[in-house]
Formats: sequence, structure tokens, C-alpha cells
Amino acid sequence: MKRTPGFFITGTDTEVGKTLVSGALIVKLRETGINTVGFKPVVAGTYLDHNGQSLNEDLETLRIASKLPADQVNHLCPYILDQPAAPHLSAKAKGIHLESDVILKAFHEISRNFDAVIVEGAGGFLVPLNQDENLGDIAQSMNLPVILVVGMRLGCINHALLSCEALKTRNLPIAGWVANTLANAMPLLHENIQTLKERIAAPYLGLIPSLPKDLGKASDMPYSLDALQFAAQHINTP
Ligand SMILES: Nc1ncnc2c1ncn2[C@@H]1O[C@H](COP(=O)(O)OP(=O)(O)OP(=O)(O)O)[C@@H](O)[C@H]1O
Ligand SMILES: C[C@H](N)[C@H](N)CCCCCC(=O)O
Ligand SMILES: [Mg+2]
Repeated sequence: MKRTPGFFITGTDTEVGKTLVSGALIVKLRETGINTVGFKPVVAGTYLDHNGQSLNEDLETLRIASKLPADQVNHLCPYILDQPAAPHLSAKAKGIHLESDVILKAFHEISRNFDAVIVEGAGGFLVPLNQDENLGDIAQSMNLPVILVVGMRLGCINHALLSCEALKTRNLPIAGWVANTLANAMPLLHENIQTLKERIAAPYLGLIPSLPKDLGKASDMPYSLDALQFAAQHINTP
């Protein structure tokens, strides 16, 4: 396997399977001996576990995949906001100004201790960070090849092609794209994938099927390691 500094995982929208793909890639890279960790620039939305501790589902998934103990979850994200909303708005409601410098510092810190970092974006590619910056700027500063997760539902063709244009405008290399089946498979799934294959100038990394019932997750809970391993079997690493 080629050496990789990691990937920036973006998606056609929020709730399209970025966390599933990020966790699966961490599992895959770790299986080949690459000491890989997950990272999120910002998360919005927390739940209370049975001990009353405030947790975020994406960070828990990335932590479990990265084989880190519970008390190290804060290393995976500099901004943990409680309200599940657009991050700059959740932050503003709490009087917090999201700073790219803070995010990049946390990213460089964690990068020092691992061979590869899988960075999961928040929402789609151009989600705002503050009045002047967005997640696309963060991806550009991190200088990682990008993987686009396409949530296979009606409308995804347009969202995927818009995302590719935005990536191209920023000269960000697309290492590949993943088709992710959401809970309900869409009509003409394979024809939709073919349409995208003909239009996205980057390798197709595979189709993740709908998770089997016993591997499905409650909406605000993390993915299980079994679910990540299932997804990992269906995608290639670029
Ligand atoms: N292959 C799949 N099979 C069944 N359900 C899925 C699949 N992929 C994703 N889902 C469901 O869709 C929801 C969104 O997935 P996920 O959290 O991975 O998206 P996301 O892009 O990371 O969202 P966010 O923008 O909030 O980070 C989850 O609740 C998950 O259960
Ligand atoms: C809270 C949610 N799960 C995501 N983490 C954030 C999604 C932000 C979407 C903003 C938008 O594009 O309108
Ligand atoms: Mg996510």
C-alpha cells in the first residue's frame, strides 16, 4: 500500500454517510499496519450516555475505529458544540467564534502522533465555519486528497457534480468517490452510479450497501465496529 498522509472526507450533504466511510477507512488503513486516527474540525450535536456524559456520535465512531480510549476523544476535535445545527450558528448561539487556526493547530498536533489522519468534514463541502471561511478552506489548508461520499438518493447527481466543481475550483485532488446506499435503496441505483462514473473524473471506490438490520444504528448513536468493518469490505482504499 502507498504511504498516505490521510484523506479529507466530504459528502454531497449532511447525513450521507461520511462518518460511515471515515470509520471504514480508518479500519482499513489500520488493518494494513498504518497507524490511523480520525479527526473532525467541528461537531454539532451531543447526547448523554448512561453516565450522563456528553458525547458526539461522529467522534465516538472515529474514536472506536481509531482504537482510542474514551478519555482521548477531545484530541479528535477542537470544537464540540451541543446543538445539532449548522456549526457556525450553533457556535454563535454559545458566543463562540470558530477559528480555522484553532482547527489547524489541533489537526497538526494529532498528525504528529499518527501515520495518517482521516478528516471528516461537517455537512457538505462549503458549510460555513464563520463569516469569512468555510470547510472547503480547511480542506485546502490541510492539503489532503479528498474523498467524496455520495449519499445515493434522488438529487445526488447534481449535488455530486456541484461538489466536484467546488473541489476543482480549489485545485483539490479527488482521490476517489464512494456511493453509499442510505437506509432505503433508491430506484435505478446502478444507473445513477453509472451516470456519476461517466461524469466524475476520479476513481470510483465502491458501493456500500444498506447496513444489515443488526448493524444499523439509532439516529444519534455511534456506528459499531462491526458496521464499520462491513462498510470497509465494500470500498477500496485509493
Ligand atoms: N449504508 C447505510 N445503510 C443504512 N443506513 C445508513 C447507511 N449509511 C448511512 N446510514 C444512516 O444515515 C445516517 C447518516 O449517516 P452518517 O452519520 O454516516 O452521515 P454523515 O454524512 O456523517 O452526517 P453528518 O453530516 O451529520 O456528519 C445515519 O443515521 C445512518 O444510520
Ligand atoms: C448537525 C449536522 N449533523 C452536521 N454535523 C452539520 C450540518 C450542517 C449543514 C449546514 C447546511 O449546509 O445547511
Ligand atoms: Mg458524520
